[in-house]
Amino acid sequence: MLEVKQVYKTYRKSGFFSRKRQQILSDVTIEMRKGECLGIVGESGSGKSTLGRIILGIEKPDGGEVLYFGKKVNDRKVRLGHISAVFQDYTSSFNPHFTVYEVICEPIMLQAKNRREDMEVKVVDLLYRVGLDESYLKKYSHELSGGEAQRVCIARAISTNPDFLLLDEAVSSLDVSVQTQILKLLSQLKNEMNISYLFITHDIQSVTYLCDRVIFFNEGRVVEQVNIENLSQVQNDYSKRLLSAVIAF
Ligand SMILES: Nc1ncnc2c1ncn2[C@@H]1O[C@H](COP(=O)(O)OP(=O)(O)OP(=O)(O)O)[C@@H](O)[C@H]1O
Repeated sequence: MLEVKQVYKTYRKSGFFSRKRQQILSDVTIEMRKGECLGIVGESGSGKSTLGRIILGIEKPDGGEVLYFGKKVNDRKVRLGHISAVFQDYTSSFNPHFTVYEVICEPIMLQAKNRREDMEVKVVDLLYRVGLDESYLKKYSHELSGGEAQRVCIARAISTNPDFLLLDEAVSSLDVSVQTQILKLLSQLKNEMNISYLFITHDIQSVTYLCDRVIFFNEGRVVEQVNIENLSQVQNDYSKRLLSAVIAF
């Protein structure tokens, strides 16, 4: 379904006159099957979000390509309605002047022009799917808790019935108990809607909860990949260090 092929990315080093470039991603190759939940775990600064933005077609790689069902993700038509994302920073993920209703129906409007009454039914259905109800329709982002705001972001992300959802640190800034609720919700939606997840995080615990397979990512490179049931068999020292929070080697 998703193929990341030999992707390279550099950014210009900080400093206004700097011509030097910092290598962020090197030779990243990843394949993902339909229906799979793939975790990408790595330390802060390892390039996970950069890879996420390239997979979403928001940024271009310097080399290599990303294909979705064989077509380049740079083409908006390939992404529209099929690929969605939820990011860590739910407060800036939606316009503070928009109500929850407007936030959720924006992607649907881009895809098809539904009638307003059809739209309201659809948005209420989406709210129920993520554990909220119609009392949220007219609320603004500042009237929501972190967990509620992230539920609204998830409702928006699934509103176009995507086949693929990229979750970039989607639970990381929530309290532990709210994290568990959102992980449960994601797991439930994945089964109900048969969505494939690419779950980017630094938190190995949430990966073990949600993912079928994990890729360990260090300094912009894939260092190891393993099925979730074989986590205790990782070979790489970096992977072992990240796993030490959940497994004693
Ligand atoms: N637009 C940009 N311009 C220049 N440098 C950037 C840009 N975006 C990211 N970087 C740099 O690229 C490196 C990787 O950042 P990235 O956000 O991809 O890592 P990450 O693994 O997702 O980290 P975190 O979990 O902390 O978000 C960092 O050194 C960062 O400063």
